[in-house]
Amino acid sequence: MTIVLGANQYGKAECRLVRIDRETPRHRITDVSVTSQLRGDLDAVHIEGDNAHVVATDTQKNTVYAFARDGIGAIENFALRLGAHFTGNFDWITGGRWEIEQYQWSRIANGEDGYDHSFVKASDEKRNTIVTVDGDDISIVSGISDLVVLNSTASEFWGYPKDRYTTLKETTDRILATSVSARWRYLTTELDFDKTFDDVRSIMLDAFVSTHSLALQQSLFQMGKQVLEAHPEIGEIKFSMPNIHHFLVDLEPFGLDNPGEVFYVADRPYGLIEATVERDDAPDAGRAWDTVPGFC
Ligand SMILES: O=c1[nH]c(=O)c2[nH]c(=O)[nH]c2[nH]1
Repeated sequence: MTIVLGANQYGKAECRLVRIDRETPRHRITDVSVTSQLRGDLDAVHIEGDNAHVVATDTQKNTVYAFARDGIGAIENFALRLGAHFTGNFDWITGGRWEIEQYQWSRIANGEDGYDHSFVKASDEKRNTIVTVDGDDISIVSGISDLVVLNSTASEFWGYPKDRYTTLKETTDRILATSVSARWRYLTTELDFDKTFDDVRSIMLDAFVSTHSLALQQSLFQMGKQVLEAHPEIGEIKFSMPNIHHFLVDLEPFGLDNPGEVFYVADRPYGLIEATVERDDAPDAGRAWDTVPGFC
């Protein structure tokens, strides 16, 4: 029996970086966390401690900051630039993984347009991407997380099997709330990623609003279906959506009715609904999803 080295990658995780575009007095802010990881002929360092092929994680971090000097643009394009740089400049680096999470800022309100150089953290919502390079193969999986939405009606849940452990009452009017995490795989590297992201987000929101929901699963599927129908450049989309339960408070002990007005929000446990919505003729995903945690 011989012990051999298996899959490996290494790099600098979570290089937090804020860039201000200040060509005009109306500044723009880009706030990201970038993780760079390289793959290739790296046996010698693992087996013998020979660092000849090790592009230091410190160098990777510096490259991220230096590249930001030329602008960031869409996070997908920034990740693609980093990938091309490392695989193009070091023969033995044959691939890697570049993950970027972007935090949202909006302008502090001032009339219609907001202030030029003053910002407020918009929400916990994040945009993200993972670009994976393997030789000539490039995959881009982008997404959104912590998009918290709520319908205060137009949601029902009934018709489920009952057994001796079932206590849940059927309902034809409940609150439906969730925190959407979604990731989708692009079938091309040539795209206006900012515009596409905005559109995917808005389609998901529209579908959540317009689906009279008999189950969170049904809302999820509609969100994915409508994204894929509008965007042929997306192969599949995966969702992870907790059901943020809102339970009606029993006000009877106080001699009060509660016609769907006062709720307590349960922290945990929570239902967790996950699914992939895909087109049946999408090109094979290969290893695109291998290092995307938290989705089925
Ligand atoms: O939308 C829902 N889907 C379920 O699978 C489920 N299960 C449950 O108890 N409540 C709900 N709600």
